[in-house]
Amino acid sequence: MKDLYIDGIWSGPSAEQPESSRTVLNPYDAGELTTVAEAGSADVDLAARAARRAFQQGAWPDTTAAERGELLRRIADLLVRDREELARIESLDTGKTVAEGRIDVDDITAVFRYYAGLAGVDAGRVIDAGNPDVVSRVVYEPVGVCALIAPWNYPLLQMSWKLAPALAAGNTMVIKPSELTPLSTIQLVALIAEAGAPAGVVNLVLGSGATVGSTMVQHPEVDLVSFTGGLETGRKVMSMAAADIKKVALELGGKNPNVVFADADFDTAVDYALAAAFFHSGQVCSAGSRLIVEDSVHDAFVAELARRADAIRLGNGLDPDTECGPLVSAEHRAKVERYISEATGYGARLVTGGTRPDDPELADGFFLRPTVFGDCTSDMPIVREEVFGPVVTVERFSDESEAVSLANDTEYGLAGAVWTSDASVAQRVANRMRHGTVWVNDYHPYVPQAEWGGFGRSGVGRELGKAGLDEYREAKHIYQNIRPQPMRWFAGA
Ligand SMILES: NC(=O)c1ccc[n+]([C@@H]2O[C@H](COP(=O)([O-])OP(=O)(O)OC[C@H]3O[C@@H](n4cnc5c(N)ncnc54)[C@H](O)[C@@H]3O)[C@@H](O)[C@H]2O)c1
Ligand SMILES: C[N+](C)(C)CC=O
Repeated sequence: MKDLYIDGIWSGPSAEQPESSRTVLNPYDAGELTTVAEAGSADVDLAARAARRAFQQGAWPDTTAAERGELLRRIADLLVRDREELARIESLDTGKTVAEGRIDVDDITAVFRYYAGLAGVDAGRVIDAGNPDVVSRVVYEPVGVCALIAPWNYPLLQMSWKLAPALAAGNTMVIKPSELTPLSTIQLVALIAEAGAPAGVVNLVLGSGATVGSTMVQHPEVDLVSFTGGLETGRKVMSMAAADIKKVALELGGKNPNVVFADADFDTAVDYALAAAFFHSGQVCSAGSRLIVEDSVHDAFVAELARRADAIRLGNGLDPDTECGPLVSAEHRAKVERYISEATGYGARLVTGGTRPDDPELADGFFLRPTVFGDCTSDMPIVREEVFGPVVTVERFSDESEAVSLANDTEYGLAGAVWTSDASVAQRVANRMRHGTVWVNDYHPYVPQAEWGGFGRSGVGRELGKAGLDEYREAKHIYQNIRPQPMRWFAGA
């Protein structure tokens, strides 16, 4: 197994643990997909040192921004070429449908092209220092060696949101996908190598967060850590990175309010509430897992949502008729089931779902029926905590101010939506929602040009947009005196 990519060479784990490997499962039927190499701390060390060398020596430090932009464009072209294969791998590995996989590949192709376009556009700025004998300018430089750590729900997409700007800015990196879903990232690294990235610029290690991830975060050669994952892991990452004052960017979880006013178009709002909650079985950081509906339409809305949720076709992500795949693992499904079984004890009413599907064809996979809970209040754990499964809770409100206060009653602040046909209400509510993305009469879109990230405990920093590039750059002020004269501050000298 030569799945690690270090200093431009595909290799197995180091001599320290040469047999180490991990079996990757298909969430659809729990069957073995393949076995991949499992790195250890020694491999992380090799990778980080290779990244440091590539940052300081060889071809990479001398590449121009325009050349890095060209590299990103070549990667985008290869993604287009391999779109179907990548979408299929992503489906096999995560359980998402191939159609969802295609959306991810199209998104990241656009992201690589976007940062290709930004590379070199902004080389800094000239400052008026208030002195005609001074030339003062701010320039941007890469931060250095970056550790990029991604989760299992969008393996290719979340890694690419980091890789593309990190490369555009001239950094080198050690990257690690989730141990549950490494396959598409291995392919992506092969494409990056094919596109001509010099040895040592992108280094891939595979393995557990506890060993490989934490070694990356603490490695002395690493200058910046960009992490996407859960809140608790984010806390650990931030605290480990603090020891060396490494730069940290965190994209964490969400508990995202989807607020529906009575004057919203009923059919469209139900349709989007369904997609907001159950797309990718709810395993989306920005899933609309907290539905907040105005009193007068509440009962009809919940009934129609439940009816449509029951009709969602579960199945194999490779089957074009499948609308929703399984959860990623047995452990993750067990966690979601714990939330479901405890919810009624807190007073939530199970409207539909809550169990595994009856279909014998789905018995081996990690499936769970789309689940709707009514009569929810914002003090319940199932409303406060990120369940990250096909579960939506419904709360009710009677006026605009209550809607806003419920929408903001969360420690997270990643995303949310408001549904209304009144443009003034839409603007007022959107302005007052303390979330990184607010959709009005829509749910889920994200675009490369717009910053993505969270208020509150949803994270630190931003991905995408210009801010997504700035995460990977140091601003440096160069102040040049063009007519140096003795200053005579110390007149006696
Ligand atoms: N904000 C966003 O844009 C965004 C996007 C996708 C997913 N997410 C969040 O990701 C979470 C789901 O992903 P997950 O279950 O893979 O998260 P996770 O925190 O369990 O793991 C994420 C990554 O961190 C690694 N890791 C685990 N422990 C580590 C440690 N001690 N040190 C360093 N690395 C470690 C894992 O191996 C994995 O690669 C959800 O909370 C979801 O909301 C957020
Ligand atoms: C950032 N996003 C929405 C693509 C995936 C979140 O899990």
